[in-house]
Amino acid sequence: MREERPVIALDLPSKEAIEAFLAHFPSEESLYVKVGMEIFYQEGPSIVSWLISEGHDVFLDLKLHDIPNTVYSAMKGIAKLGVSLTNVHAAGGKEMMEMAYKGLQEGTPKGQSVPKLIAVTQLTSTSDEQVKQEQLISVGLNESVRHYAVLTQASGLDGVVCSAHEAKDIKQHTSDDFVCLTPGIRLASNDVGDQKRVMTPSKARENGSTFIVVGRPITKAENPYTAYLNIKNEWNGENH
Ligand SMILES: O=C(O)c1cc(=O)[nH]c(=O)n1[C@@H]1O[C@H](COP(=O)(O)O)[C@@H](O)[C@H]1O
Repeated sequence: MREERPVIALDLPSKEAIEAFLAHFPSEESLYVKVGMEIFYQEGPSIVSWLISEGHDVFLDLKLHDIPNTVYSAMKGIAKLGVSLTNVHAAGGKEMMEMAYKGLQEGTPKGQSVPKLIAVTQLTSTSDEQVKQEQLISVGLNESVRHYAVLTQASGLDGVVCSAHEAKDIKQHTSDDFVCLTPGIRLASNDVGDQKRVMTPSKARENGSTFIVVGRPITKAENPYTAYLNIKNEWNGENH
């Protein structure tokens, strides 16, 4: 099912910076936020419990990619944090993804729901040229993304991280309820930055994205709440 709230990437350097950022939002507004490497490696797991206690849903984006046993043990720990969604790299392979899922299931405390688990296919900062020249994947980006998506589904995970450009094709090769979480979202007026495969919220919706992830267009905006609402409205087809 499509998540109506854009997931806000809290790529900020400290808890204080996040507090200052969230002060722009009405206090009763429950957000879907992403805790990524930048803030997690500064503040540790307490940042996750604090955001949850403030009434927000958390996507913990640590993109695990290691040997199956290490990822299994790490996921057992992540399962205790109460996050709604977390991820691994599909390039870690089927056995690693299966062990990640097993770790999450075994680690989730009784009575709590198991977080959704998704796998990164090809990062949205990667181009077709890089896939061919740097990763030596001669079939190119689209086929590589599709292959990783099918492998992810075969490993029992809930979905993938991809760009909105690939979401429609992925759903055709997996299933309608397979999660496609798509970062690299920009309004037509926004800077692209280091992203290569970008799309607007309305096009992402048309293409079948389940979640959109947005960082700098909101965190660096003069008025973050207005920026958030503009993106949210476009994503929900409310101003088109
Ligand atoms: O897993 C992710 O969230 C992710 C995967 C991907 O392929 N591309 C990608 O940009 N992301 C994350 O999505 C966010 C995008 O941020 P902005 O480019 O500032 O909107 C960052 O926090 C990235 O770490």
